[in-house]
Amino acid sequence: MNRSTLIEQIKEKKSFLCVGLDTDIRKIPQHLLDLDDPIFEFNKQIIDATKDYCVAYKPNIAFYEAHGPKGWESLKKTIDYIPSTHFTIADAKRGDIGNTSGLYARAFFEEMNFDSITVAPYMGADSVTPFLEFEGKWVILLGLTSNPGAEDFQQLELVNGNKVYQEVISGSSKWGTKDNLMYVVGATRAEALADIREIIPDSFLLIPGVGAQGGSLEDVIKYGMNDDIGLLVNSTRGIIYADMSPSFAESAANEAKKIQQQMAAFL
Ligand SMILES: O=C(O)c1cc(=O)[nH]c(=O)n1[C@@H]1O[C@H](COP(=O)(O)O)[C@@H](O)[C@H]1O
Repeated sequence: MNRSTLIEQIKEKKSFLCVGLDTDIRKIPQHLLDLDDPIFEFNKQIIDATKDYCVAYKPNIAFYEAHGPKGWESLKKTIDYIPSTHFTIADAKRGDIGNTSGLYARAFFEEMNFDSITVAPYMGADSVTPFLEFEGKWVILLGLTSNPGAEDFQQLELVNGNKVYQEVISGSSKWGTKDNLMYVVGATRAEALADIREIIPDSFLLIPGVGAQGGSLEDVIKYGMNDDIGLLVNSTRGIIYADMSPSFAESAANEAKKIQQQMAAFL
């Protein structure tokens, strides 16, 4: 999906919500476990219930890989089921030497047909650019992450006065364009968003960490929104595990709708 279609979808749905599909077999309602593919059945019901309130879905690949070939099958069925109106993110956090990155890109963009993939920047330009060679596909580069470990390296100050994450964002922004490169910034780091917007005013940002991790949607909007909206805000556990009863999908829809209504007030 290209940038203008994504923006159109956001304006039409009055939402920039991304629903995470971190589907954990140990957490899904018991009655689904008797079905042939419980993970896919759960995702299908979540997608049906939430698709009017969100513009993107982000399966975290770990939750599928953990089940071996069957998990990959559940993932493929899920990605094929997501309506083409919705932006898809393979949350795989990949990145390796160039020829290997190229094969990761083929796996997620051609074999699985995702619109985008999360990529770790640590190995530098030649580990990221192979993902940028696919027409109409996106890299979502880890900028400043939501987890406590973001303090360990990302926030360290360099001799030029920049923090590591600022250097990563400004350096990498030359590898792609606002049409094929987005950044992850944790909602728990909203205080850094104004600075980040100075470096990349036009790029889309994927913001995880509202809901279960406690980030504030209001702060994300206040410091992170740009003229094209420029935000995809992800919530996973707060939506998909809102309720473990047989009516889990209805509860997920209610949670997604609540967030969508908060977003609509700013669109
Ligand atoms: O790349 C990500 O999506 C990501 C980056 C980050 O900094 N923090 C983060 O939580 N995530 C992912 O976003 C999702 C957050 O899930 P919830 O905390 O349940 O909303 C998980 O799939 C995480 O792997």
